Amino acid sequence: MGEAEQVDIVVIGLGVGGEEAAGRLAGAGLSVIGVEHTLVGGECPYWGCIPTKMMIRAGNALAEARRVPGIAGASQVQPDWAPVARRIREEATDTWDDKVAVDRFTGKGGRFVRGRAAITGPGRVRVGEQEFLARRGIVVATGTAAVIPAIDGLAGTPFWTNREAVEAQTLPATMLVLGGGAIGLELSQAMARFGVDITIIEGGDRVLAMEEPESSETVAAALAEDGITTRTGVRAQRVDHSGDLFSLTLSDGSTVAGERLLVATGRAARLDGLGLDTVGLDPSARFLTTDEWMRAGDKIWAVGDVTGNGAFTHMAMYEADVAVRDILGQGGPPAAYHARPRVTFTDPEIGAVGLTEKQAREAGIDVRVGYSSLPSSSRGFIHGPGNAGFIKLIADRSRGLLVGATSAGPSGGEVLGALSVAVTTAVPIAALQGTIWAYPTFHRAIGDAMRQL
Ligand SMILES: Cc1cc2nc3c(=O)[nH]c(=O)nc-3n(C[C@H](O)[C@H](O)[C@H](O)COP(=O)(O)OP(=O)(O)OC[C@H]3O[C@@H](n4cnc5c(N)ncnc54)[C@H](O)[C@@H]3O)c2cc1C
Ligand SMILES: NC(=O)c1ccc[n+]([C@@H]2O[C@H](COP(=O)([O-])OP(=O)(O)OC[C@H]3O[C@@H](n4cnc5c(N)ncnc54)[C@H](O)[C@@H]3O)[C@@H](O)[C@H]2O)c1
Repeated sequence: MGEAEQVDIVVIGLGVGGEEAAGRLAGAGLSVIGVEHTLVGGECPYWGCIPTKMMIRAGNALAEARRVPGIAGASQVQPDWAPVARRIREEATDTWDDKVAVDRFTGKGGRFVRGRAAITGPGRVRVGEQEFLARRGIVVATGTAAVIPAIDGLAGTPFWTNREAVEAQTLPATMLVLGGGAIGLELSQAMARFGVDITIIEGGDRVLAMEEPESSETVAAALAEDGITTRTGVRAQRVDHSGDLFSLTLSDGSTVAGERLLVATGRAARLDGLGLDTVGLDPSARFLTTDEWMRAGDKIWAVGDVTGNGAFTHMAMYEADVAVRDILGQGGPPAAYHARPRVTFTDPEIGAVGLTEKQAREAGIDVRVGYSSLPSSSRGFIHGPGNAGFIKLIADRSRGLLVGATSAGPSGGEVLGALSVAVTTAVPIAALQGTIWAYPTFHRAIGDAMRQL
């Protein structure tokens, strides 16, 4: 190996967070090496947010068409996965080709290196035979990968993760889904609407367990309406695969079978083989923890899923912005996590920001809860079929502020916008109560819940 080439910054992993950081730093005139071993853009555009939301858009169109009887006449729908698979190939992923994204980065002045990067010492990064010495430092943005649980018989079977599910050109007749979190629920509902007979196996006692119990109940009811069977409180103990069939033996002794098995049991930071020990960081840690400027160590920043602060594209972009401002010495606010927004794109959508009621109580906050049901609001009543949802507000009574909120319903993720601003910027509840909420909108239900605070 020759002498290390000196540059300003090396960014490891060009997913959402790394691409944003590398592009901005290159655009600011620094010499930036961006390293990516798979596709520039990462999980979100190729196997995550964008293609899965295309599936959901298609599934929701079918569901809306099926709601025509009773409110607008008769309807008949004939689901066909081919247009979905085609859109994913032609519009979302360029059939998993990142040329456009690579050009976007190099167009900003960055230098792209395809390969697997490892840190070899302070400021030093190796990619194959090349070694770089980053004067200003290293940004780690290596994201997360699907966790595959150690279930007897699972390894070696042709199970799916989100990647194979997104790449599917045809759908199975039956599918088993391990895990009732965001990935399991979104993919299950979209595919069920195309006629796939789905059984979700969730080890915990409710689906979408990180959100409010009311959110779990609302989603569980919606899944049941789509014909999905949800088994909670049971775990898979054994997987058998023969012919075209997966068979799972569950912890209660029962068995379930399906043509496909989707594993959606969570995600883990990609830290393996990264050489963290060469810079004094713990290679066995679950995530790369940082300070409020995204600094994980001396001249090392970490952004996105790998930090464990919330595996969402908007969090990766947010953290990339904080790190870039720190590296460029531009100042501005450091990272704050009191108002993390998230939306699970089931129908109804479950939007949430900040703390849940349980989290707020555990934090010792003087909690007051406001709740309103969407079907009993004017807009929910008008909407009719598909109007399930609610607004739940978590207030800190002593400070007179909202510390969390959930907005579930049609466009629940959009309604969340107002609540996100309120929690982020600490709008006094008195001011929120004086707000005029347009009639008859879904977001007017916020006003109804607000009156209980
Ligand atoms: C099915 C699914 C649906 C999702 N839907 C949403 C959604 O609707 N909204 C939302 O906000 N979020 C969603 N997410 C989450 C979102 O995709 C992630 O939060 C986001 O991609 C994180 O960006 P990142 O840059 O941290 O990581 P990633 O996108 O994972 O990118 C990390 C990159 O680093 C590369 N890499 C890793 N190690 C190395 C190495 N040693 N050398 C070189 N390259 C390396 C990887 O190949 C990868 O491209 C979804 C995720 C999944 C799986
Ligand atoms: N709309 C969005 O923004 C969106 C969509 C998809 C994914 N994501 C991101 O990706 C992350 C990962 O999603 P995910 O759904 O894989 O993980 P998750 O952590 O949200 O849910 C995993 C679920 O699997 C269950 N589980 C774990 N092991 C199990 C086992 N052996 N048997 C049965 N159940 C088991 C857990 O109890 C949990 O409920 C999300 O937390 C989110 O940050 C976001």
